[in-house]
Amino acid sequence: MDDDDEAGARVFHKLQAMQAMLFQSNRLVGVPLARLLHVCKTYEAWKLGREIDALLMEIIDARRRRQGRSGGSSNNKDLLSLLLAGSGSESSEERRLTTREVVDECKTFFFGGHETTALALSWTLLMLAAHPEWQEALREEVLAAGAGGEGPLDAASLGRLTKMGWVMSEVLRLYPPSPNVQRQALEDISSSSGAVVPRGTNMWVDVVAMHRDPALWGEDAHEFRPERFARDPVQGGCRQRMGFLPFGFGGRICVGRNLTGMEYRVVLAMLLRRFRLEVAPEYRHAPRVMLSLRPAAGIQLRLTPIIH
Ligand code: HEM
Repeated sequence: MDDDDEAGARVFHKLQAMQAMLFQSNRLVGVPLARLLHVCKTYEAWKLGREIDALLMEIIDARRRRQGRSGGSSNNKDLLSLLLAGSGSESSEERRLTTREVVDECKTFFFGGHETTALALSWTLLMLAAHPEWQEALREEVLAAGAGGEGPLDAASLGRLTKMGWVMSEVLRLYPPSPNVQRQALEDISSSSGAVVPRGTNMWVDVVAMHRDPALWGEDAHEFRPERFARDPVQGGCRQRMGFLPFGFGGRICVGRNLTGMEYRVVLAMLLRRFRLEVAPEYRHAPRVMLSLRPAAGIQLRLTPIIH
């Protein structure tokens, strides 16, 4: 683990604490005087926010120093290096990211990119343990795609994991890690039914309810049936064009969705070629919305190594 990784681990830890705190107060977003009702929580969140900023500044400064020492010719091609390449002199004519903006971008990526993929994989392991026929189908696909050996997985073998893509979409339908999408009305909006949403209104799209609505998906809406995405890979057969929104929509749609598809395939292929999964008897199903959609009682599985 290098210094960046250690500081990164501390950022994750603090962001998790921040998430728990935000969860407690998020129902009051937009409620007048709610801030005054939660003075202590607001102060704690502010303090935590400052600590997270300081840790990120540490990572950014260390990287800048390293890049300075190597005369800017660093081999590091990660996201932070790319962001830093687009930042720096704030007086330059070209629009560049300020340090403050780099810190904010880092927070968005830490927050948006970590737990979501981890949750998608966790819920998938549960679904595959509970549906051995799909577990076996994916294992066969992994082996047939040439992703079954011990060597690294390449883009070509990942591209052949079609059924795994259906399973991912079906898991994101039933257990969307981001259970709601928010928007704010920038102006009064009149709907075709005559209802008016006043300017400034905060709107929450309940993605979980929508993804499980029998009127949109049919009577089997609550069942795990990845084959619906075999017939319709984009919408899974949903009757409403905007009914499947695991990554949000429009101009703010998730920028990490392709990366997630790759991470998901790599991790799942590696696990499936090494282990058989079963649900442990002590497992208790307790999905709970805590900003993200999490298994409140954890996911207990039994893993049996596969001897090749
Ligand atoms: C299963 C995995 C993921 C899910 C379910 C997910 C879901 C979402 C959702 C619902 C949004 C809000 C979209 C909207 O408001 O319309 C979002 C935004 C975002 N996501 Fe993801 N995400 C995932 C993975 C990732 C990854 C891996 C990254 C980056 C490494 C990432 C980075 C972002 C960023 C930066 C935004 C903000 C985009 C913007 O406001 O323009 N996400 N994501």
